[in-house]
Amino acid sequence: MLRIAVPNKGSLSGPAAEMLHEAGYRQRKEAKELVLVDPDNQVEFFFLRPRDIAVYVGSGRLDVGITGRDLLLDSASEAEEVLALGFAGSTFRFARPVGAEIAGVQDLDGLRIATSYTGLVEQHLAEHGVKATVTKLDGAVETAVHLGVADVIADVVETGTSLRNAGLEVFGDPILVSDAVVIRPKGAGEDAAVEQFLRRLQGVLVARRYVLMDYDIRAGKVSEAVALTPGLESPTVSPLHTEGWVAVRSMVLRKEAQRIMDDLWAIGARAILVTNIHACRI
Ligand SMILES: Nc1ncnc2c1ncn2[C@@H]1O[C@H](COP(=O)(O)OP(=O)(O)OP(=O)(O)O)[C@@H](O)[C@H]1O
Ligand SMILES: O=P(O)(O)OC[C@H]1O[C@H](OP(=O)(O)OP(=O)(O)O)[C@H](O)[C@@H]1O
Ligand SMILES: [Mg+2]
Repeated sequence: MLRIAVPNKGSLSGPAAEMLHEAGYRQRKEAKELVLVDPDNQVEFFFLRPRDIAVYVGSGRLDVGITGRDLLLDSASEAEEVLALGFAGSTFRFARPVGAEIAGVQDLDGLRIATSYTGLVEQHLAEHGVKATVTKLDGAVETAVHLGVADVIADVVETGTSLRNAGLEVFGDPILVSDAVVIRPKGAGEDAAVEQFLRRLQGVLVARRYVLMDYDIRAGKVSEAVALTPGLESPTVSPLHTEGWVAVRSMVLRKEAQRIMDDLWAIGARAILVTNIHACRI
């Protein structure tokens, strides 16, 4: 049975459960369940703290896990990213008191930095040859500057609201761009059950990004139309009962669907229909 680590709390937990549900897996009914067996799909889910997931998977005790890229790299565990999942996106950045004269990582020599991600920060400082004092805090890191525990912080930034509320602003380049990822033990060999799990999640990613577009067009305009809707591989073109017309079916990016419909209409396509993809294997 495939053993999968899933975040039990925080920003990753809700979207991860939603994605697994869309991929056809059973999900827990209440937040206190720590282990859930899904016999129909031959998988066992372990609900763990997001920060611990890289440790469990890196140790090889669990086959695969969902966590944040920032948490994975912070842990320096023996796990590696195998698929990005496109949710829980954020950046990991330095922040200073508004207006402070600290322009980039090179200005941090001798300063005090508070963070929950000491692994990430120490590695970044070492890469830039900077020596600073890094203090680990569990959360609410923004307050550390106000209370005089640190000169700057390094933290997850999503909307920037927490920084603004604390009178802080980002500086320098982002240390990392993160989102939710699937991880496996480093160097783990081919495994049919893992491949199937990844194919299911990839199916959800495609079903979220793409829609199916159908339309009718005069045969003489097919090349022009197909250039607008090339599909992932090649669109399906079928003859219509009405002489000289064909029906085309193609996958298009959801975010481009409205513009493509306008362009198709302009070259004479009619009966343009867009439908959601419920599930797929590409
Ligand atoms: N607004 C956000 N705040 C914190 N983490 C976020 C945010 N958006 C995405 N993430 C990601 O979620 C992961 C952190 O999850 P974690 O559960 O440790 O913290 P959390 O979501 O802040 O929850 P909590 O603080 O309630 O424990 C990281 O991968 C981080 O990049
Ligand atoms: O840019 P924003 O949209 O404001 O989001 C980022 C903030 O959210 C998280 O804090 P959280 O609320 O999880 O509290 P914590 O620091 O105690 O974990 C994170 O640590 C940042 O502080
Ligand atoms: Mg948090």
